[in-house]
This record gives sequence, structure tokens and C-alpha cells, in this order.
Amino acid sequence: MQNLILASSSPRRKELLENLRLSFTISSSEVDESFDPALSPEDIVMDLAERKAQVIFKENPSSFVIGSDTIVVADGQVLGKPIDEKDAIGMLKVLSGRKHEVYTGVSILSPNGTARFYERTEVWFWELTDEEIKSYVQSGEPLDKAGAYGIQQLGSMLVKKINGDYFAVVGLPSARTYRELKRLGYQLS
Ligand SMILES: Cc1cn([C@H]2C[C@H](O)[C@@H](COP(=O)(O)OP(=O)(O)OP(=O)(O)O)O2)c(=O)[nH]c1=O
Repeated sequence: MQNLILASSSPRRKELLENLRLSFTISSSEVDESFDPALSPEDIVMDLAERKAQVIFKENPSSFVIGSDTIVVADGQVLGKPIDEKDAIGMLKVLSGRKHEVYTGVSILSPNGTARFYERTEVWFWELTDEEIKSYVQSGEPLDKAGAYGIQQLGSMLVKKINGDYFAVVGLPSARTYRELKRLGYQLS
């Protein structure tokens, strides 16, 4: 019996994997999420996704383990999760009225080999007033999310259009993940 483990504490990633009707368990551990800002965005998300998957794979070498990481990049500036409300306000001001990119890296480790890939999605925000930013931050939604917004919830009101994989913005490029699991020989029901 093949075992699938999602190496993540993100409720969004859990939901996206559940959509694929796969049975899996969740096991996440504290991974140091600091990164070298000189790295390219794709290297940052791939490196972090790999670190998250490695920790769990080391303990479960006969399982298929999925690690993932998401960052927002605006004009070369990397935005992770805000540290507090003030930081969230600053990030949303940067994103207001312009385009940014969301990078999500995925690392799948398994006894049959590995799959590593990332998705880059372009997102355009409406111009936001200070009042709109303040009230959105007060909703509490931005604090555990890269770039200080969640496209799938109240943050949907900030978004004008996107180009690329919507699900990668939410935290996991699910279709590609499904395909890579299949390629690695994971038995999909
Ligand atoms: C841009 C964006 C990010 N996010 C979330 C996805 C991720 O959960 C989070 C980015 O932080 P991550 O560090 O990628 O993930 P995490 O800390 O939540 O979970 P783990 O490391 O245990 O896997 O931001 C949204 O939910 N919606 C969005 O629109």
C-alpha cells in the first residue's frame, strides 16, 4: 500500500489535495523558512519546497511526500508572509493597482524518484484605497498568507485578473501535482 504525505500545515494545500480525492496524511515540521534574497524567485520556492519535503521523507523513506512553498514577487521584491498588521499594510500598498507574480514550488520525493517544478502566475490588483487596505487587514485574513492576501477568500475583491494557474496562487498547483504523482508511479484511484 503506497503512502502519500502532505508535508504542510497549510489548510489551503490540504483542501486542494483533497479535491483530487487522494487519501493522504499530513505531517509538517518546523522548517527554517529564511532564504537568500539574492536567489531567483524560482530558486527560493524550489529550495523551500525541497527542505519541507526532505524533513518528512527522511522519516518516511517508503512514502510519497509533497512539499510546497509560495511567495509573491512585485518588481523584484519578494513578499513572504507578513510579520504583523503593519507589514501586511505595507505589502498591500506595494501590490495596489499593479501586476505581481506568485511563485509556487513543489517537491515530490518518493522511493521511485523525485519530481520538482514550479508555477508562476501573474496577478493584477485593483487600485486600493488606504481604507480598503486597512479594513482588509483588520479581517485577519492576510496574516498567514504570502503577499498578505488570499485570492480564494475575501481577498478575491482585490483581484482584477490573473494569468496562469489559479490553484498555484492558493498554494498548490494541483493538476500538475496530480500528473507528476502519476508519472512517479503513484497509484491514483
Ligand atoms: C498569494 C496567496 C497565498 N496563500 C497562502 C498559501 C500558503 O499557505 C501561504 C504561503 O506560505 P508558505 O510558507 O508557502 O506555506 P505555509 O507556511 O502556509 O504552510 P507550510 O509551509 O506548512 O506548507 O500563503 C493563499 O492562501 N492565498 C493566496 O492568494
